[in-house]
Amino acid sequence: MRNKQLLHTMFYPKQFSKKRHVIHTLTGRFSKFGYQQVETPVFENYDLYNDVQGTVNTADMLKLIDPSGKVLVLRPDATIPIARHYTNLQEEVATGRLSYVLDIFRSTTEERSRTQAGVELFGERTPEADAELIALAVTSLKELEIPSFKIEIGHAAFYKELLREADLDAMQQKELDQYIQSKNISEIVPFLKDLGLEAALIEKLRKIPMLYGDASFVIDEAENIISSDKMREELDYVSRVYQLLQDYQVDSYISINLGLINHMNYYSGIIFQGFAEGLGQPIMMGGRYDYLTRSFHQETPAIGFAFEVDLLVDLLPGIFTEAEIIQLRYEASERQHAFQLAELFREANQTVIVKAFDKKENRSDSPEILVKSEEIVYSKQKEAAVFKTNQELLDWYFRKDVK
Ligand SMILES: N[C@@H](Cc1c[nH]c[nH+]1)C(=O)O
Repeated sequence: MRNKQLLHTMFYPKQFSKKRHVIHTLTGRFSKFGYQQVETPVFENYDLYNDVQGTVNTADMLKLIDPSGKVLVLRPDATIPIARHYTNLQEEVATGRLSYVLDIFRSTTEERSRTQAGVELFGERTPEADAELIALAVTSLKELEIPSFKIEIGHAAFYKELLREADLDAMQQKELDQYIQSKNISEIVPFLKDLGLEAALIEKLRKIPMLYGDASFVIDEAENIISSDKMREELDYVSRVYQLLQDYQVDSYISINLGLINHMNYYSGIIFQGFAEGLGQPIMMGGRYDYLTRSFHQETPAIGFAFEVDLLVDLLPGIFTEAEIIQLRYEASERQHAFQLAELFREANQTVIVKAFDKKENRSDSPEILVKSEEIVYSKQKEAAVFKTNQELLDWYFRKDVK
């Protein structure tokens, strides 16, 4: 319910200053891990998304037509255009690490646009790369002081591998995904029985939603349903990533969820999502997508994630204390003097609003400076001080450490 108001609340300066803080903290952290920020166009050719396998549902994209009749879409995803640009510009990005803060447009969300802050790492297919990203996500949320959060790690191919044995059509698979995602165990068995699947396979699929929780428990339990070398490899991979996360000392934030499903089907390996207490939808989602760049005639392994910035803003505790605003007023003859004094304060990183003097009393909590021809008067609530020169006032103001 509160998410409905997001777009409107961002209109309030106090709320927006939280958003700026979230973006500043995230971009700072991304850059400390070596990720370089980029931007992609808001308008993309519809074909880019239509041709790429495993993307946002085309029905969910916001489309428009340019004067030449070409169909464009408002950027419905950041990973796809960044992957495409990366394939052309690799030499420019020796580290393979890119980050972004971009608005994403999809008709599935109430407000139609939301801000994502994310990273993409190209060119590495190792558990170390996966753990680096997950550790980056955890430390970002810690730095933001998001009160209570968890990262769930799954594998896009583990359950899909079992599904291959079931040979379901797209509709059936979608229905099963929903049961698994909502952990609706009571529906799964009758549904699979109706489809005529073998009892042993039903038994394995039924267990998928329960493969959730503490890493050692889930990995032990998952051993029982492994039915191919591929599943074994995938489970070992998850376990290896988890061990690395222990060395990053972020494992207390991690749960394993082998029933985790992401509807963005470009994922090919580890997938993960972040959840905050009391919020049903993920605040972060990501995963490994080693084959997406095939659509751009290359094969570069890659992994990335994106935070939902507006949700994070909503989760931040308290209201931010804004920088104090100095109200600087002047008598008519002192206009030039006042503009000059305001600039001196601004050069010292203070916020100043300048206005001609009027007789109204200063009722706000913010300080007021009145520039008169013979003196400069500083006042704040009950406090007042008088100065002869700009320098005297500045020396006093900064020594006083008004902040
Ligand atoms: N683009 C994905 C998140 C992601 C970034 N990188 C990899 N995955 C999303 O919007 O859900």
